[in-house]
Amino acid sequence: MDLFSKKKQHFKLPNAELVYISDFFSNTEADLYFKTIEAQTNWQHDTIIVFGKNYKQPRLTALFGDKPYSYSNITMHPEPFTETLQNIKDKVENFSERAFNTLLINLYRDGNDSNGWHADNEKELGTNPVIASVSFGEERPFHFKHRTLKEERHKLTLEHGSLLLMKGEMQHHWLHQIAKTKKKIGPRINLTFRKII
Ligand SMILES: O=C(O)CCC(=O)C(=O)O
Ligand SMILES: [Fe+2]
Repeated sequence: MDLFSKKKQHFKLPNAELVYISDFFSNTEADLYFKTIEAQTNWQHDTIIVFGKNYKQPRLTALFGDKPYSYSNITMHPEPFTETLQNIKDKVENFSERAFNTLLINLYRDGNDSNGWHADNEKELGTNPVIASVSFGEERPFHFKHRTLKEERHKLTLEHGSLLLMKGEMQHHWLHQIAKTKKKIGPRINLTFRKII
């Protein structure tokens, strides 16, 4: 069963705090944002190095802001925020009462695309970063598990137009993933707003 079922939920877990708003954007807004971002983004398909071997990332990505961002042995170079992305950022910042300067976008083309277990714990995000994650398009389950408390494993379905805030010590004590699925599903766009210090 999903951990969250109402429109707005605030969850305090051991070493993590999550806020989930299922209808942060209306369906009409979310449809328009999906189409606009899908069409206007200069999608990259990066090669990452894992244990000395080269792999194509199992999704497409793009970076916006004014600072490069490095993870999994790659450095991404940003483009300036478009008007559409700036509008989304403004609304997310207003709600979360946080300022973000970097946006990483993921395009999961179908069920074969994924994002393996990881934490957003790069040094340049600082201690206990707040990460704001907006989803458009196909719903995908977001799995998260505590690094040492083995019974702490949860799933949250990230809906079209939703906002998820990851807060507290989450990036230090928990891992998260978007798993592959054999289901025939459509594309999903995920926006993660971060603050690079
Ligand atoms: O697609 C998602 O919901 C998660 C994305 C993510 O974890 C990341 O880009 O670091
Ligand atoms: Fe992440």
